[in-house]
Amino acid sequence: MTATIIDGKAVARLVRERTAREVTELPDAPGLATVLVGDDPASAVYVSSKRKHCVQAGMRDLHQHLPGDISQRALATTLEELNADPRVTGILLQLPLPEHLDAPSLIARIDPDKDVDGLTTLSAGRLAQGAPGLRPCTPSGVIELLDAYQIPIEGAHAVVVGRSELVGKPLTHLLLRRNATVTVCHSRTRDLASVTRQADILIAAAGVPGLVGPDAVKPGATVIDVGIHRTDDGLRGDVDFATVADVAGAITPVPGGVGPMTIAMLLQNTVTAAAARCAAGRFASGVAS
Ligand SMILES: Nc1nc2c(c(=O)[nH]1)N[C@@H](CN(C=O)c1ccc(C(=O)N[C@@H](CCC(=O)O)C(=O)O)cc1)CN2
Repeated sequence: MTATIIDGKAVARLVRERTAREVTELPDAPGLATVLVGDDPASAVYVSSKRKHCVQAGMRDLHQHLPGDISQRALATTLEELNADPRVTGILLQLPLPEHLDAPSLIARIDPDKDVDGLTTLSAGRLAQGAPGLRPCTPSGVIELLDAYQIPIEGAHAVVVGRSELVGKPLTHLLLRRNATVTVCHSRTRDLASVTRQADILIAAAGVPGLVGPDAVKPGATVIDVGIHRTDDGLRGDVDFATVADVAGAITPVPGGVGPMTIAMLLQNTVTAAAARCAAGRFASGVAS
C-alpha cells in the first residue's frame, strides 16, 4: 500500500474541539433537535452519535424519537413546533424516512435558519449561488478533509460519482466554489472508468459497494469514499479500499473516513446557526436584546 490514509476520525476530533470552543463564546448554549422516525438500526446509531457529540460540545440535546407510523401531518406539526421553539437552534430530520412519508415536503417545513443539514431548497439555492448559508454536512466534511491534508482543490479535476441531493450535487457546488474543474458522473454515465481515471480528486458517492476499483483510478489521485454499506464482512464503501490504496496517492477508509466528518460538521453548522441567531438578537430565552 502506497497511499496516505486520510484519518477522518482525527480531523473530526479537531473540528469538534474547535466547535466546543466556539460554543463557549456564545451567550447561550445552542440546542440541536435531532428527529428520528421509527427504528431503523443504522439511523439509530447515527442519531445517538450525533446526540452524544452534541452534549460533549456543550450544546443542548433536544431529541425527538417519533413512531415509525407517524402521519405526514403529525410530523410536519412537530417540525413547525421545533421551528417556533426558541431553545432550538438546529433541526435535523434523520434520513431515510419510512416509505409512507414524503421527505422533500417535510424538509421544506424546516426553518432555513435552523436547517443544520443544509437540505432545504433555500439552503441549496444559497449554496448554488455562493451566498452565505448552512451547507450539507457530508459534502462540507469532504472539503474539510481535503483542506486538512492540504490537497489542492483549485485547478484540480474533481470527479464526483453520484448526483444525490445529500452529497453529489452540493459537493459539486462546494468544489466549484473552490475553483476545481468538476465532472459529475451517475448511473447513465457511459464508460465510467474512463471518466474517473481523469480525476485528480475522485469522490465516490454512488451508493454501490466496491464500485471503484484500481482500474478506475489515476495513479497518485486522491480518493474520497462517501459510501457506507453494512455487509457480512463488516462496513465497506463504494471503493475497493485494499486494491485502490495501491494506486491512489491518498484515500479515505471506511469506517473512519468521511463518516465521522458528517457528525462533526453538523455540530459546526449548529454553532453557525446559533451565532447567526445571536447576531440577529434572537436568544434561547426568546427575548430579543
Ligand atoms: N438528515 C440526514 N440523514 C442522513 C445523513 C445526513 O447527513 N443527514 N447522512 C447519512 C448518515 N449519517 C448521518 O446522518 C452518518 C453516516 C455515517 C456516519 C459515521 O460516523 N460512520 C462511521 C461508521 C459508523 C457505523 O456505522 O458503525 C464511519 O464511517 O467511520 C455518521 C453519520 C444518511 N442519513
